[in-house]
Amino acid sequence: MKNIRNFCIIAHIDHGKSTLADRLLQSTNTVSAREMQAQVLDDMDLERERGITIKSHAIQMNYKFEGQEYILNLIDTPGHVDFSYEVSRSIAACEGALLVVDASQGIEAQTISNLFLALDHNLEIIPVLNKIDLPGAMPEEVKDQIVDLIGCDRDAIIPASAKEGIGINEILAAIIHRIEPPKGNPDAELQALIFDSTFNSYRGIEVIFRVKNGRINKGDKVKFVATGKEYFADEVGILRLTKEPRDYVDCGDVGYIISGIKVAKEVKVGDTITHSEKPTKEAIKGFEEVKPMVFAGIYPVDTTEFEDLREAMEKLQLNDAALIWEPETSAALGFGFRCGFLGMLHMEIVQERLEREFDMTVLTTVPSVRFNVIDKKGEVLEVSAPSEMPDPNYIDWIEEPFIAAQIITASDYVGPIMGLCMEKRGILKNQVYLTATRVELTFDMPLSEVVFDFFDKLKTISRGYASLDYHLIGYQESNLVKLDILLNGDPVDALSAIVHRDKAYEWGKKLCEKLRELLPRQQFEIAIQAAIGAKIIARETVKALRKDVIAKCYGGDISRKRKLLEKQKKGKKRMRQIGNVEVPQEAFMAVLKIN
Ligand SMILES: Nc1nc2c(ncn2[C@@H]2O[C@H](COP(=O)(O)OP(=O)(O)OP(=O)(O)O)[C@@H](O)[C@H]2O)c(=O)[nH]1
Repeated sequence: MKNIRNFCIIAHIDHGKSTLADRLLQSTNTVSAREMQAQVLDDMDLERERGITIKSHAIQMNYKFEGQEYILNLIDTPGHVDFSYEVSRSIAACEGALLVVDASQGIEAQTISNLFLALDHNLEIIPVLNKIDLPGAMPEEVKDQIVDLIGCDRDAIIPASAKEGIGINEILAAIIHRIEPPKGNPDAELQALIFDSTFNSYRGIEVIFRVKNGRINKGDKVKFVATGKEYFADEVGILRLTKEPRDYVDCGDVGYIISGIKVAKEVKVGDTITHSEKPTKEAIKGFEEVKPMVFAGIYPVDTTEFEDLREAMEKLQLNDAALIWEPETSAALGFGFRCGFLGMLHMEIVQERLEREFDMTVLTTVPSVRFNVIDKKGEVLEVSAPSEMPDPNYIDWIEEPFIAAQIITASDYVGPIMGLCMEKRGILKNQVYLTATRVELTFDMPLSEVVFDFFDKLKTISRGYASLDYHLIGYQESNLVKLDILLNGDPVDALSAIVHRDKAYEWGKKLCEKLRELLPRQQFEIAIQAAIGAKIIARETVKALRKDVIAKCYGGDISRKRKLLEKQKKGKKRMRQIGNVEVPQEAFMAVLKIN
């Protein structure tokens, strides 16, 4: 065990974690030049295209150093706030962390939040100043920031460029010298921490774990503590670029187990694996059930594809344990599913995977958070869709989830950012100057204001020089109302939203205006109305006119006309007939585009 090192890489998004991981794998000959491709660990297509890490990954490296053989287990973690629970479990599986900071950007919100997670677990921190090759790098200034933040020696910071391969040997030496070997008792009862799982359509779920105490052998009967389920370890082994079966995975090491589990739900990140015969007395601390934060409806564009969509959702759920759903019906959209996601990025990923991997064309409704509605009888009702909102007469009060948002920015942008946060009903809790020009702001804010477009706006007004991290702090009472949208007098349930009363009027007006732009003209007039209960608060009209797409083609080539008509036909497919009004997909997302 003394020659094992378990470490993770933590960083703000895009500071170069995955690139650094690539270099480490190359330097330790874990991947050959032939196998090497950029961001080797991000193996989902989506991860590659977007350049982000969605799932945690683990890989074992062998490294000869000062005449000894070492085993280095690297755990690459996702950087996005939607996946912070996974980060916390990966961190719990390590003794040390490389804290990667971009020399041209400096410390950002996730640098700090992840650092605190690592410090909570008593990890040894190795600060790495990455991207020193960039012309815009400010190594001395960023070093100051790092020293201020973690109180380390200036010399302890390793200057590096993951891209150019600078500083990689120093990093490997620091991993061996500074990070402690794992502690743990090989003779104790088995305790292994699950920090990830992957889905293989032939072999079922592969569970990735770190053995804290004891040893797990092939063929052992094991039990997952949180779910109480028991399995046989059909195969155990270690993770290289591919999985390598072994007879056992020993105390301190990272490995995988395959035991015929078919459903991702049975494997909970943070759970403890132990032996059925000789179980551990206590589970590893820190296990939490992940809770979805954002809810939206997903509907097939073609109503006859409902069963296909159900099948696709079931398959997707097999390898995405965080996704939850249940059937739902909407007067406007027919049969579909109400889904819960970790955040907006997770929602986009699910939608994209449905379209890409399962060839489904789907409509997604306006996302919403989960509200607590307390009725006159004192009963608490969880409401995650406007359609579930009871009649106002029965409601005593409504609570909504609040977050603590931490924003780090250049001091020039403090004014506009404060303005934006106030507009989003934020309350300033703290303001700290990290350096003369960098400020950390902490706000309490309703989650519902953050899920839509807050992050985009923050980026725009700060010209990209602001970063955001947040966590849930609890529920607070708010003055909320349900806002309905009517098209020619018919309410469109999928367009309803739950909004703050003070903003309802403005919201309704803007939404009507946006819908007027988005609804194609038809042969009759369309009235668009926003209403709270029976009270109409805004109205717009779409004038009658059939859009003649070939009007501009006088004479000319017939194939061009045909093309235009084809295009119009395709566009129509994505529309839904609401009463007598056709509504395009964009309209369902109009709420997101307000302003
Ligand atoms: N110039 C320069 N660019 C770098 C360096 N390291 C990484 N990059 C670039 O920075 C971008 C982000 O790098 P990634 O490794 O994907 O960042 P990440 O932290 O893994 O990002 P997430 O997985 O989304 O959290 C990529 O375009 C890299 O090519 C470096 O040392 N120098």
